[in-house]
Amino acid sequence: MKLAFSENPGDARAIVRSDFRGVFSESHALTDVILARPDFLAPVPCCSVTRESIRGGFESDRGRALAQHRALQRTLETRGVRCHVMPGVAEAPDLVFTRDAAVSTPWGLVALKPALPHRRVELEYLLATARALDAKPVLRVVEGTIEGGDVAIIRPGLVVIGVSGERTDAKGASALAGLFTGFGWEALLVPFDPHFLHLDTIFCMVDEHTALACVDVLDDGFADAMEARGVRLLPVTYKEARHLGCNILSIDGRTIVTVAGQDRIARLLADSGFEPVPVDISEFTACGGGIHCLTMPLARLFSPARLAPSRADGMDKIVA
Ligand SMILES: NC(=[NH2+])NCCC[C@H](N)C(=O)O
Repeated sequence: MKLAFSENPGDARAIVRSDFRGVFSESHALTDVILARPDFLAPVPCCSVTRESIRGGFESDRGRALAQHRALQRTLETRGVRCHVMPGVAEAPDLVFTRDAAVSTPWGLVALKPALPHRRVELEYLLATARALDAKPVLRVVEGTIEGGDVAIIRPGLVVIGVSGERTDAKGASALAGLFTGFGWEALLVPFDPHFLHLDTIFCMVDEHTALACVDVLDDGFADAMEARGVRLLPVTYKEARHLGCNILSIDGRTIVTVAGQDRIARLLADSGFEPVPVDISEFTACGGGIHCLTMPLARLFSPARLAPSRADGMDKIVA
């Protein structure tokens, strides 16, 4: 059995830095985010959306990708979010989708275990960036596979992990779930078809009680479980989800960065009391990722309740 922390209960407290707040939900006020410059962005035929783009003759335009990425950065910065931008890496054409290699939790940064080789190499670059920001990874998933696009921290006490069996499998999902349940949280594992790549293409939190959701393709049991926990689902169509319309970033539970061109979704959000801020990211949606995938929240504001020590199967403690 692999433990997250040693048997010594003091350990868990020791690795939680008092000045590092981490991320307790998808929608508390975002203060710090990691982005990766699209210096080497290229369409890799490893997901359905990118394969369709390639079939249609799509090729990345580096100049346009850089300009769109800078505009996304400006959008965040003008709303008070500190953007930590890492340079691109030639061997990692999907590195711009910083969401996937690691996840910030209430207990610090957790290194995930991407399924594909060209995505797994991203991990060390992302962790090096985080370490330089003094956000040292505290745990690493060592069993199965798991990618950050499948992790949704709904609110303190409730996490959802998507399990398509391809990017995130049952072992990887249980390893991460164990971290949360060890602290007394509820962790729901939601199965979905690998066609959709990551859960965040069909389900994304807007605030603690509202999500955009492609209900037609989501597991019925999951939709019911969300409603039962007081999460209202704003319906997104399959076509909208395929163009990454569901894949948004909640800056603070009110201001929501959305994909430009998804006008119905922007209206739906506005009618529900949110402020949509559309950004043109066509170079990235063609490569299978949207706003949520392009952003890796390092810290969001929240006053944590007292943290208790825990352990989790399938994870190793990282000695930074
Ligand atoms: N969190 C996400 N949905 N990330 C999208 C990643 C897209 C990337 N082309 C891949 O297939 O891995």
